Amino acid sequence: MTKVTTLGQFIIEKQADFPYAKGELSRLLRDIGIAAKIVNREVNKAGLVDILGDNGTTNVQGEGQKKLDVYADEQFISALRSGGECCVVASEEHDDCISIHSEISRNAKYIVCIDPLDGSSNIDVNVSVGTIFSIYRRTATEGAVKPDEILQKGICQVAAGYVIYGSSTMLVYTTGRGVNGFTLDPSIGEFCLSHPNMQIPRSGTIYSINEGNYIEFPQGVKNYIKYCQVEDRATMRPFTSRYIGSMVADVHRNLIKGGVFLYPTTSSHPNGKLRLMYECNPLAFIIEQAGGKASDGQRRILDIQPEGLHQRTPIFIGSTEMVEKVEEFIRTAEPHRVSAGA
Ligand SMILES: O=P(O)(O)OC[C@H]1O[C@](O)(COP(=O)(O)O)[C@@H](O)[C@@H]1O
Ligand SMILES: [Mg+2]
Ligand SMILES: [Mg+2]
Repeated sequence: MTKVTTLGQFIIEKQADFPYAKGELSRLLRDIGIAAKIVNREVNKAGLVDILGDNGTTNVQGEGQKKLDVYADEQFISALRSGGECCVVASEEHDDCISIHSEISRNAKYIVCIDPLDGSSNIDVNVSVGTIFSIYRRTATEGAVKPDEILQKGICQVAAGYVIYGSSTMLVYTTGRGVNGFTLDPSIGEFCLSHPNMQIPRSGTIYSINEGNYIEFPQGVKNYIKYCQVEDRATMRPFTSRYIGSMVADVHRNLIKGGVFLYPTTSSHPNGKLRLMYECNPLAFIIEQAGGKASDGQRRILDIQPEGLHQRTPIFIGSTEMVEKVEEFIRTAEPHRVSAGA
């Protein structure tokens, strides 16, 4: 009989790795797991309940909010509020941070940055969507949380993860000691360890980019796409183009099969589209912990000093050899820009 390890059991077991641990981070991860199950329940029956479609509101990014964006946001914030381990939440769906003031969270140490529903354009068409979260520890021990405690570099994350609501629902996370994946078993309502110690292949044959923006891409990226499409059996080219349009799902596929996800600057998004604090940093932490790489074309994503909560960045993430190839094309195509950017 195969041993089933639930997320809760695994978190407790792993707590021993952290001699100073008092269970706060474990409880925080548990709270995120609970909210993920609630959101999963709605996602799974999205067509049957009034949760599809637009919410008729706009978020700080100027994007129309979907009903499920708002629902997921409410569920995660309420789980973090009632759990007592989180003092501040920074969400894609709110202009500013939300301070959690409650009796039980008086000594809360953790800051959570979250993209409650990733892949909003896919919600109404039954394509995989996700949730992305990043966790930091306060740098001060008391008093109100200061902005610099929230705008910490990605390397300071104590944990990060994502949930993917797809053909099955999975929660994948790291605390800086490898990456583990858990699949939700609806019959027992538990996330169970299904993908221990996930490792991304060093190289692959899949590239993921929205080629609809091709003419707006920097020359180096255009050259890389051409490189992927040229026939060369020795390097397994032409590579396969796969783009779901939900960052979580595209990065998850590449984590398992090998590949590279690219979202460069475009003329409509001159700083890139994806957000550093709650999309790029957490996924970069996961991919690096799984043996891969994530950069903005020059700099390691995790080394970027955040200046704003909703700051965007270009991102190239996935199998190390493929990300390095993209960087090489960017370096050689735009030497002038590299010297300026480096
Ligand atoms: O439609 P585009 O420009 O290719 O953008 C798709 C990207 O935008 C996103 O949907 C942005 O995330 P949100 O849905 O959380 O806003 C990513 O998941 C995805 O990779
Ligand atoms: Mg997103
Ligand atoms: Mg989102």
